[in-house]
Amino acid sequence: MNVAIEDLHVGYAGRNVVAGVHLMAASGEIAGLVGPNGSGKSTVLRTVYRHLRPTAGRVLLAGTDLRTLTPGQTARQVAALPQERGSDFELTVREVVMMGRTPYKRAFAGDDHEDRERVAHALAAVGLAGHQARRFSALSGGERQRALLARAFAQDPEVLVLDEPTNHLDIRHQVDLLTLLRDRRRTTLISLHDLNAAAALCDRLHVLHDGRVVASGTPREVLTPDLLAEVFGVRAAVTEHPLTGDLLIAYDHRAPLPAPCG
Ligand SMILES: Nc1ncnc2c1ncn2[C@@H]1O[C@H](COP(=O)(O)OP(=O)(O)OP(=O)(O)O)[C@@H](O)[C@H]1O
Repeated sequence: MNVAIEDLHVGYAGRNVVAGVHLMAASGEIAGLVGPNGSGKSTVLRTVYRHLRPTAGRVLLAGTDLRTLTPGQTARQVAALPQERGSDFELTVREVVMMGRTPYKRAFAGDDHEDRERVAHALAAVGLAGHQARRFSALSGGERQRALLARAFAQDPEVLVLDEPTNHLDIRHQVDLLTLLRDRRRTTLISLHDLNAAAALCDRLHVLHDGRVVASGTPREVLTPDLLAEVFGVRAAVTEHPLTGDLLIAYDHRAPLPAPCG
């Protein structure tokens, strides 16, 4: 299922912070949103999982305007790992992950065999099988993150929307997560701050700057030293990873460039 974002305008309290964004994730494609803090990545993603309503423009799922779908229809097609991640669930890990099955249940229906199977698989996939009876609120930041990711997998969506999913994860769990997303490939919109991870994972990248897409293409097309300087304000060499052949950005951590130009 493809996702098309057309001329999207969206904002908060009457102020648009995203203006005229066009981007597309083809069916099965992993599309990355990258850009500096405040560039509008989360805001764009929030319109795809319907946390925010566009002020103009539209989001299409396989050609259907999201606004014509019921919340239940949307939830069977789109699962999100949002940035606003609850920490106050007085539920067990298993109960949180089971919430991912809600869109498939009739009102007041219990968990069936398929629900239990999918939840068990999702917990195992994120390495939390042994933690399912723990209270969600007692988990560490990274464990919570993985539980919420399991909830998104349990939802068995056509489209995954992940807002900085590697936040809080140690490097091994970051690598595990990227591997999982590659292995369980489905149409994915993902925001990432780690541009090397984005280059290793994403088929295409969309660079946001001040609420607009300023570059789109493969990681190699997009992540050039000039773009890194202009958009992110850093000096960097772009080279090749000696083990994987992926694009590798080596930042100059000693000297920032003058403030990036708008
Ligand atoms: N709930 C909100 N209310 C008001 N303004 C907001 C809200 N959320 C974000 N903004 C503003 O909208 C703009 C875009 O923010 P957004 O969170 O989409 O950027 P981002 O690229 O995801 O940033 P980051 O990399 O820091 O997560 C920023 O100026 C931000 O201050």
